[in-house]
Amino acid sequence: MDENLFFKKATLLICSSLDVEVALWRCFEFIRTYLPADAMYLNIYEPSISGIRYVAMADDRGGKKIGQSIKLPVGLIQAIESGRRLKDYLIINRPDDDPLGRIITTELQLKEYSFIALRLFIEGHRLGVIDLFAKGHNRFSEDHARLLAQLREPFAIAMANALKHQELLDLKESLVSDNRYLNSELISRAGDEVIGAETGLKDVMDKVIQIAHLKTTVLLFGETGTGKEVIANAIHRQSPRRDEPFIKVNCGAIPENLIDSELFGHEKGAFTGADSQKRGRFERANKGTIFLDEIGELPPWAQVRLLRVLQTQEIERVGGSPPIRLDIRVIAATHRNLEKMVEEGSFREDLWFRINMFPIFIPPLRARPGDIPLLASWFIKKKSKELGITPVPGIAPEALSNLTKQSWPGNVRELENVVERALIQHRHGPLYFHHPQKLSPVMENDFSLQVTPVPVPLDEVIRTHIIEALQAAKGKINGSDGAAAMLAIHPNTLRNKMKKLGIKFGRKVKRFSK
Ligand SMILES: Nc1ncnc2c1ncn2[C@@H]1O[C@H](COP(=O)(O)OP(=O)(O)OP(=O)(O)O)[C@@H](O)[C@H]1O
Repeated sequence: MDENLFFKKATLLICSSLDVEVALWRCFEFIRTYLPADAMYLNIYEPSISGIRYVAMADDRGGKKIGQSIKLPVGLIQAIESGRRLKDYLIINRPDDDPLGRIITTELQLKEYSFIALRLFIEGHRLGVIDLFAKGHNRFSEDHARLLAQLREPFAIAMANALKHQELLDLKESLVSDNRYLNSELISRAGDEVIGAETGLKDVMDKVIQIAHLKTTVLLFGETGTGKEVIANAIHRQSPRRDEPFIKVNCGAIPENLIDSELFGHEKGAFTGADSQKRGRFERANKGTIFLDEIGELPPWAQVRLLRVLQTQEIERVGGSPPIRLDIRVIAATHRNLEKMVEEGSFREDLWFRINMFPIFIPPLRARPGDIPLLASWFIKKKSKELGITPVPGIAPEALSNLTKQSWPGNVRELENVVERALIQHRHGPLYFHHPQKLSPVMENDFSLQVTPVPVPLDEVIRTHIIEALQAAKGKINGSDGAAAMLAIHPNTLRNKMKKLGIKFGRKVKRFSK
């Protein structure tokens, strides 16, 4: 027999597939023309279970993946873990006379078989063992074992590659499922329900139904906190893309030097700190919807980049990836008057045309007072659940109708905050809604009677402090004379805090008009 030819042919077969069970089966088919062979198994050492796990097997019916674990005797485990050099192969011709042989043939239900166990190492680490079985006792000789042992290295390399490949596939699968979960989380965070869909937001929802199933770009505009994200989410959920990602980008909250990499991703080493490749939000939104919130906050150079992506439907990661083709539905939102910004030259006209294909105006809460009791009741239920308050507290007489008399400059978000505060302060009810803003005489009259002397909530103190800084800065946020510098925080942090606390203030707001 030509051993070189045997080695060459077997090696080619062993390395012929990245699927471990296929490689194992092809090799088994070849080997059985030279050696007694009725089945071949691959196991890997699993320290976590103090034993081994069979991952694949082959016999004359083909190869298949398996997952059978076997605990090994303590003595053998100690030998493996101490790194003591065990023989490269073992011949077990009468398994019943050998402790290890007995365990293995019993577990695999190959009681009347002989076998050779060939240990595989890769770079000095124990990878696993190939077990070649033949029916009957005393089937294997030293010559058989030496011939099989010639294949140790190709087996080890091929099996290591196949196992790594399998690991990657498993990882990919778990990433896909994580992704699905996170996307569904994103969607539910934005709120699944549109309260007022049949009342104050009826016109809005009619438009949503009209446009949802198309790929048309939608522009949502309206004051801050009116529910633009809720509507963007509703469009996505009613579109054919509902099972694909819904990715939100708050264009005003990304530091300028990170906009490119956040939106379009980067290659490893593209800049200092880019120590791995990263997919940008656009790439993550592929096949789904991207929600570009606060689009008016994008600096001019980023507007140019965005326009190009919208036109070509292609992105390139920072650091030079080949163009990546995307299929994305774009929903943009702004609380600013983009038309006016175009006139003033701070927003590109071509980008404005591109995103203004189907504008939807979200009316402020004061223009739909009928929705206020609906929203308040809904928030009471939702927040009680979140805060673990049971039973859901009742509402003081007149408290709901008093809410409808407020002006709500922070819109639904402000109402949400007021409800949450009321729940924290009066968790057993009845609920009074203490409105911290003294914006109108109506408010002062209504709430001065209901306020119980409790310590001022921290948010309220922060809120007042921010408003004072904004007043001192004449509404300016950025720059050395802006409110952010006065408060010694980043302008984006200030904007986020203003958003969270429902503070509608500043030069932008004065510019907003329907
Ligand atoms: N119609 C609605 N039904 C239920 N919840 C709503 C509705 N409108 C707004 N909300 C809730 O109010 C809060 C603010 O809404 P959202 O974030 O959608 O406003 P926005 O207009 O996108 O704000 P901004 O302009 O500041 O980004 C969210 O918690 C949202 O779930």
